[in-house]
Amino acid sequence: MNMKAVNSMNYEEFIDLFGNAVEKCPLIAAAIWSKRPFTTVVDLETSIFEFIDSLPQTGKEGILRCHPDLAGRELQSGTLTADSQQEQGQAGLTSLSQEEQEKLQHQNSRYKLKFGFPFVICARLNNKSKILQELTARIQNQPQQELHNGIEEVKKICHLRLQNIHW
Ligand SMILES: NC(=O)N[C@H]1NC(=O)NC1=O
Repeated sequence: MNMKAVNSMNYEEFIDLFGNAVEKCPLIAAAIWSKRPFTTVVDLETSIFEFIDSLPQTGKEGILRCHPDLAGRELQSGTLTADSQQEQGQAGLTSLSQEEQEKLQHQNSRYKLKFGFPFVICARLNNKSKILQELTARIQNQPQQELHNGIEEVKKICHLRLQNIHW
């Protein structure tokens, strides 16, 4: 990535490029624009992660709540973001059997009911059976642990999205 070009962007351009580095949270790109200049992509990524870590619990929960369910309503209706569509496709979630889909949706609902935010996992680093396995295991955790786990997955998703940006 050409950091000189990134550093000379106005905030509109910057938000256009990095606004979905964290799913449906352009506020994060808008906030860290103030941290320019960035020396490397890793430096930019560090600013994003520090911003996320600085949020109160409600803010972190809010970030998780901006994520679509895996194999959920938005996937069925074709309204996922391009990033999420690609990630869910790579994990095999766009070609589930009826039974697999029902199982995932059932567990997703149970998870949301227990924690008040959706189950988030970096789909590109997993496949459909691993995702279901993790969901079944993580549903047993305490809320604080799951908030932490979800946010760590958001960071992995963000890392891969930043690697994927070319313009
Ligand atoms: N719920 C959830 O994990 N969603 C996300 N995971 C991922 O890799 N892309 C997403 O949109």
